[in-house]
Amino acid sequence: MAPIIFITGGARSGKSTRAEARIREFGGPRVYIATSRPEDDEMRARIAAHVAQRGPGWRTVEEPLDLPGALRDTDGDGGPCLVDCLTLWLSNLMWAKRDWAANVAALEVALEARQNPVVLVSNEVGMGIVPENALARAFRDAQGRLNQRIAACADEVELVVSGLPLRVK
Ligand SMILES: Nc1nc2c(ncn2[C@@H]2O[C@H](COP(=O)(O)OP(=O)(O)OP(=O)(O)O)[C@@H](O)[C@H]2O)c(=O)[nH]1
Repeated sequence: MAPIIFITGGARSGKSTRAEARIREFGGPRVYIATSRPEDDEMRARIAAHVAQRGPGWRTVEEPLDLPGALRDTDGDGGPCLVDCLTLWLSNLMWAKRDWAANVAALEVALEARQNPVVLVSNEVGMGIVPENALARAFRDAQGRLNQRIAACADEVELVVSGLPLRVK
């Protein structure tokens, strides 16, 4: 069974940098599954910075919705895979009015079947005040549940705080 590493933390906490460091431990060609949709110039600039930081040696797959399918398609000879991030994946599913819980179940199945290591990045979004609107509260709750389920099936879990990883599993 290939290791599953789950990395969570706040916005701009250094999660992506940490995830890239963890995946380099495995060597070989790497796959990057991006769940974000570049919808404006600011996001395109962020993505360009991430691509520059990653450097060569990566195959990038952009998949905003079918993450379980992308994990299956990139397995086999694909090498270790970094998924960045589960928060935008969840947000995409909720905006598309997909059954997010069913998709999380499909993600668990895809992770259990992986032959190659996977590092998954997510966000801790529930540490501030309770959001005023119902959609934001539903998203916060879904994100918490998603994180718990992926942490439960992960071999290792790290919380990144101010650029520093804290091993929590
Ligand atoms: N579509 C696409 N998205 C990408 C690519 N590279 C990175 N991203 C996205 O960039 C996002 C992460 O960028 P940021 O918002 O700057 O990171 P952050 O989570 O706030 O900060 P850190 O905790 O420091 O990682 C992820 O959601 C990725 O999906 C790419 O090549 N294509």
